Amino acid sequence: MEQYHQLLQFLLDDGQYREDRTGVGTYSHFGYQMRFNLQEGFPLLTTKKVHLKSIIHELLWFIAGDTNIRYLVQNGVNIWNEWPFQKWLSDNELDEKLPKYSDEWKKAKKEFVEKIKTDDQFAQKYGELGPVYGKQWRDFNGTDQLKWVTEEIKRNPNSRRLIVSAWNAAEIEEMAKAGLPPCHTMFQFYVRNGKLSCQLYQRSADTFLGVPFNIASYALLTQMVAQGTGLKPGEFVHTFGDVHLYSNHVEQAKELLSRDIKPLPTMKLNPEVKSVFDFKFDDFSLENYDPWPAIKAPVAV
Ligand SMILES: Nc1nc(=O)c2c([nH]1)NC[C@@H]1CN(c3ccc(C(=O)N[C@@H](CCC(=O)O)C(=O)O)cc3)CN21
Ligand SMILES: O=c1ccn([C@H]2C[C@H](O)[C@@H](COP(=O)(O)O)O2)c(=O)[nH]1
Repeated sequence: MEQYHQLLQFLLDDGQYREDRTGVGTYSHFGYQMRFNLQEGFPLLTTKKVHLKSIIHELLWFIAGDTNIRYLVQNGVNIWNEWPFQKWLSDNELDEKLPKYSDEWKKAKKEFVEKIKTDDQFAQKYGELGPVYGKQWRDFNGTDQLKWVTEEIKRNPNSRRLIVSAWNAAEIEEMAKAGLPPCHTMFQFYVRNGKLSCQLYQRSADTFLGVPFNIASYALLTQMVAQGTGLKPGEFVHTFGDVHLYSNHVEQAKELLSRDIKPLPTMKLNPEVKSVFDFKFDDFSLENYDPWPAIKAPVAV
């Protein structure tokens, strides 16, 4: 994961200070690329513990075409809660009474999440993120892109058109209402010598919190699609638009960089599964992951 350390160091050294939508402020750069050879191990950061369970559940949730946070919170995944919660606050005119990140805000968020978990109707009404990733991957104006691409990889492996796009321009405004317009905007597959590579274009990247998740998630997706198409995983290429370090993550980034990198773990998939659509949580097992402890950092909403 030297590549990730180089990116963090680069943003600390050369990132330009820039105001942003969240009001937190970032050190940012436009245009950057990293490559990971998936034959060398599973690219999960070792210099802080990354919550792989969240990554697996989130990916299964995208693949299922789900866009409601209920499945996630029921499985202990809390990374998407802030956005529907914030929308619920503003729908109920509570957003001024409960300032973001205050103790009362945190308490109300906990209660909100509990209600999503236990109250079906409430979850249907307030747990919905809008037409985000899952919707676009499986039903982009009626097209099941993920199904198409997995079939096309087998039919026509030399194709240069093996693309899935989450950026549905006509629905961006609707996505912005409760969730966020997609950050991992589109990805492309490439087949050579029996190996499947994947490149992601990420328009906006929270380097400390989001990027370790995004790398692992697309590495895993590549492994799953490879298994489903009878190929071996090749490379994951991660291309960025606005790649940034939030100003309140600088100390955490320095702490992470002071740690020695350890050998990469291995991700084993249940070999019985023959389609990307059939994986269950128990089909994944991570071996030899021995990370440094987690480092807490606030998520900018
Ligand atoms: N500002 C921001 N950064 C992001 O990375 C991000 C968003 N917003 N909005 C949408 C999704 C949600 N994602 C998130 C959100 C939170 C964490 C996070 O808090 N991670 C912690 C703990 C995770 C856990 O234990 O479940 C971490 O230490 O990695 C990570 C990714 C990625 N995306
Ligand atoms: O998978 C994800 C999702 C989101 N992010 C980060 C990138 C930005 O910091 C925010 C989104 O804010 P915008 O103003 O819409 O760009 O979330 C990420 O890194 N990875």
